[in-house]
Amino acid sequence: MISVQEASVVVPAHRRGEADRVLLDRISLELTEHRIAVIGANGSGKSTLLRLFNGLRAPTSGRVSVAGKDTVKDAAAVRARVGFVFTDPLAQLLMSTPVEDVALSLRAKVKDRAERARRAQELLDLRGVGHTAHQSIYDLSGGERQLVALTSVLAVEPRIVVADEPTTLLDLRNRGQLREVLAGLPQQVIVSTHDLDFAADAERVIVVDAGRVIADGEPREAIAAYVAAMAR
Ligand SMILES: Nc1ncnc2c1ncn2[C@@H]1O[C@H](COP(=O)(O)OP(=O)(O)OP(=O)(O)O)[C@@H](O)[C@H]1O
Repeated sequence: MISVQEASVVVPAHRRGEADRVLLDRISLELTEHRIAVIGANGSGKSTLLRLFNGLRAPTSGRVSVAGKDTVKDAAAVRARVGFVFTDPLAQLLMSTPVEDVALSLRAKVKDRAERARRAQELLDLRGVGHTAHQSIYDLSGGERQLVALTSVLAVEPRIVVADEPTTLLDLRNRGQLREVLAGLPQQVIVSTHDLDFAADAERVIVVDAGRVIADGEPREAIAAYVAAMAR
C-alpha cells in the first residue's frame, strides 16, 4: 500500500524577491483501492504527485512509503515494487527495439541471454505487439509504443502500476485498448488522466487543484466536484 503523510513539494525561488513554488501542499493519502484515478487541471500537480509514489520525486517535507518502505531511504525496493508508465513512451524506452527493451527489464530475473530474448518475445506477444519486436521503436505507432513501454514495466513484475496520463497521446482506438489492458491487470493501478470516462471506471477518484486534494472518493461525486471547480 502507498501511504502519503503530509507530503509537500516546494521548489525554491530562482531569483531574489520571488516566492518559493509550492507544487504539492501537505498531501495525506492512504491508497488501498485496486483502481485509482487522479484528475485535475493542467499544472495542478498530478504528475508531481504520481512521481512521489515510486520515488521519482522526493517530498520536500512529509513522507511517502510503499508497503512500509520509505521512497527516499529504500528507493531501490520501492522502484522494484512500483512500476511507472510515462505519458510519452519514448521517455522510458531505453533500447532501440522492443525485444531488447523488454529483455533489459528481465535482466535481474533471467540470467541467460537467449532465454531473456525468448521471454521478452513472449511478453510482447501477450500484449499484442509481438510483431513489432525487432522494429526500431521510432517506427512504431504511438499505441504500439505505449504497449511496449507497458510490457517493459510489467516485465519487472511490479505490485503496483502508476501511469501518468498514459492515454493522452493515443487515438480513440488505442486509448480504448490501453484502458482495457490496464483494467485487466491484477496489480493495483493508479492513473492520472484528463479523460473523465476513464476516471469514472476507477473505484476511487482523487481531484488535485493547485497542489491540494480538493475531492477524494467515489468517482461520480469526485468528478462532479472537479467539473464544478473548473467552472468557477
Ligand atoms: N522542477 C520543477 N520546478 C519548478 N516548477 C515545476 C517543476 N516541476 C513541475 N513544476 C510545476 O509544477 C506544476 C505542476 O506540474 P505537474 O506536471 O505536476 O502538473 P500536472 O497536473 O501533471 O499537469 P498536466 O495535466 O499539464 O500534465 C506546474 O506548474 C509545473 O510547471
